[in-house]
Amino acid sequence: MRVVVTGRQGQVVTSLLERAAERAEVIALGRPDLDLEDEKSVLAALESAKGDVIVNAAAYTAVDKAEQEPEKAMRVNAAGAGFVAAAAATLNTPLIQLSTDYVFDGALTRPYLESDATGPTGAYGRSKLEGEARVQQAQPNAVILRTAWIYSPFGANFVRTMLRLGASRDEVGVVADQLGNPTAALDIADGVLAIAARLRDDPTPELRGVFHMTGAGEASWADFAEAIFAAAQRCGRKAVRVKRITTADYPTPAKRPANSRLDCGKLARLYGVALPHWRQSLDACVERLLSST
Ligand SMILES: NC(=O)C1=CN([C@@H]2O[C@H](COP(=O)(O)OP(=O)(O)OC[C@H]3O[C@@H](n4cnc5c(N)ncnc54)[C@H](OP(=O)(O)O)[C@@H]3O)[C@@H](O)[C@H]2O)C=CC1
Ligand SMILES: Cc1cn([C@H]2C[C@H](O)[C@@H](COP(=O)(O)OP(=O)(O)O[C@H]3O[C@@H](C)C(=O)[C@@H](O)[C@H]3O)O2)c(=O)[nH]c1=O
Ligand SMILES: [Mg+2]
Repeated sequence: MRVVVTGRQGQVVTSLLERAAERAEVIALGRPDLDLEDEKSVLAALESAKGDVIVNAAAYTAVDKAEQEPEKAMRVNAAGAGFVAAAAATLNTPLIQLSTDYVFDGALTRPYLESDATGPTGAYGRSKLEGEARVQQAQPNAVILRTAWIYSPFGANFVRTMLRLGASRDEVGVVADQLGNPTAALDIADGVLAIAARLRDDPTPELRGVFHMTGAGEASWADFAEAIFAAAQRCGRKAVRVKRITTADYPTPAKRPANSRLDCGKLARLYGVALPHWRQSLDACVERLLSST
């Protein structure tokens, strides 16, 4: 199977390249060859790459910065996703579009289902939700895969931020009133490759549409930080305390959902895909990061 993915250095792209092994050939397309802000480059690059399945993993992911440049976030995450979907339709190739828990407002007190109403609270979430709509319009042969709180040994993510802050402090204040599902990018790669193989071979309509896919288990950002520092201590780093604070104590330009836990039951039922518990994958990630420094 030939899987063509947008972006070159992102967490999910890098993980797909690493996890492909014998299962798939992964071809990563990034700027300047494929620029989501340039429709012609998207079609030309995807056409020459000739994938069995296309994965749109490139995105504008700077949640706070998006509040200052919402038009740019829209161009990349909404219009750009639409260009990828239109190209996928033209090339008659199934598409997997990565999306986010930040499409929800976080007011529910249970994990979100695919059928729950969306209501993004920030510019990033709005741009990703519009991207979902553009994909569904242009390419019905698509899976919109909403995931969350991605971490990995690669790129920018909360685990690397905490390890950096912890190196120079004894205590870090982290919000304890936002709940979600930490998800390892390497686990996402395994899930995406399984879904891609099925999409290529199985035309069943029920396999298309919106699906939630996160690591098993839930956490607040403070719980997640505590687990990161515990894992780091097992690797020989000094102890770092987490001060459990509230969202009001940690003002940010973008408002984030208080509860963005995703119910992943639909993916388990229809695809038989369920990701490992975040704690299990976190230990492997921290060990890998700290043994290489
Ligand atoms: N990070 C997270 O916590 C979450 C992310 N998601 C979604 O999952 C997907 C993957 O996220 P993740 O791997 O963390 O993302 P990263 O931020 O790690 O990487 C984003 C990638 O997008 C590329 N990119 C940005 N703008 C453009 C553009 N105009 N044209 C082409 N490529 C571009 C970047 O390229 P370059 O390397 O050249 O900068 C980079 O490779 C995204 O769709 C994201 O919205 C969903 C939930 C959580
Ligand atoms: C660095 C830091 C953050 N925080 C808080 C701020 C915020 O509420 C929460 C997470 O902060 P971050 O900015 O790392 O995470 P954020 O950029 O909001 O992460 C999101 O990225 C996008 C791309 C997604 O799609 C989401 O699923 C989610 O992963 O932790 C603290 O409380 N203390 C700290 O020291
Ligand atoms: Mg961030």
